[in-house]
Amino acid sequence: MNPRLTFLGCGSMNEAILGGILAGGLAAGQVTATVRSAGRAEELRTTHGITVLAGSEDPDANRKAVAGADLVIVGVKPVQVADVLREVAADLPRGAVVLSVAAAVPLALMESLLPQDQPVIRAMPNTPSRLGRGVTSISAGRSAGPEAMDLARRVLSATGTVVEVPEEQVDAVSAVSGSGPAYAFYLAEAMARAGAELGLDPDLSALLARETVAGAGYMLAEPDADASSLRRGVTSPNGTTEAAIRTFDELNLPGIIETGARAAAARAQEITNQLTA
Ligand SMILES: NC(=O)C1=CN([C@@H]2O[C@H](COP(=O)(O)OP(=O)(O)OC[C@H]3O[C@@H](n4cnc5c(N)ncnc54)[C@H](O)[C@@H]3O)[C@@H](O)[C@H]2O)C=CC1
Ligand SMILES: O=C(O)[C@@H]1CCC=N1
Repeated sequence: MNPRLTFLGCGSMNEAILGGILAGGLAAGQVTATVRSAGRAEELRTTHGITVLAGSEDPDANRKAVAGADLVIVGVKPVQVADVLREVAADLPRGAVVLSVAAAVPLALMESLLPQDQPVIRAMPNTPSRLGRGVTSISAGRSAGPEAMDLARRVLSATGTVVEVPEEQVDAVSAVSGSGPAYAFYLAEAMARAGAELGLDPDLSALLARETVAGAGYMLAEPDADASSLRRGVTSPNGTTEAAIRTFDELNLPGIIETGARAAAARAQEITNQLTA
């Protein structure tokens, strides 16, 4: 079956998923998306050849877009999810699977706004989905049976790896892989700055840092790759890398990263508390 997909909201995250799915072979004619502005709608039509409705031009854009959908991927900001679901609740085809990628929005909140037996899935993807190198967790809501989960897995497999986790782990997933691409880019930025401080031309240093993080990413993507043994392969005893890693350990860089990830998870919980108060 060639499912009909609707993207409610199509910014950074949903466009990355869309890109992965289209590159995976789903026909653009199967996809409808909604966004706020007419300019963004035109940009998405031109880039991807899909149908896009803009809320600024048609107040019923979301309601029209869900007609006939098999899978509705909700990719608006967490604070907008409830309004969008309320808006489309009466127009959703019975049995259409609603999959939200929003951080911090609980299944129970979404289910409370939709018909009783509407299958709802909470997902936590990341932006490398665009290249088919994403990793996405999915968690089933009370009416999302094996068929709904299979549909989500099948569609999302074009964007990379799909794992299933209990909903209570989603904030942790978000803190590792949802936000994680930003941590890797941050590392590349810091390496580029360090090279410039050591006297390299800043553009050259940025190129070295970018290619290095990307190259290391390719190595990590090989089957059975293990980060620790790959690191040891670069670290000659008594050599230059060892001097750097020892310094990172002395400064407790792993602890700093853990503290950052804890802050990300805590922020998700804070948003959940605000949304459910
Ligand atoms: N950016 C990322 O790397 C990740 C984002 N997420 C989640 O994805 C969701 C979207 O985040 P981004 O893509 O970064 O945000 P964004 O701001 O880039 O995209 C939001 C989109 O929603 C549209 N929109 C706003 N109100 C709308 C409405 N009433 N009806 C239809 N469309 C509407 C906007 O036009 C825009 O296309 C968030 O809930 C976030 O938690 C999850 C994992 C990673
Ligand atoms: O920063 C955020 O809130 C979203 C969720 C995970 C990645 N981006």
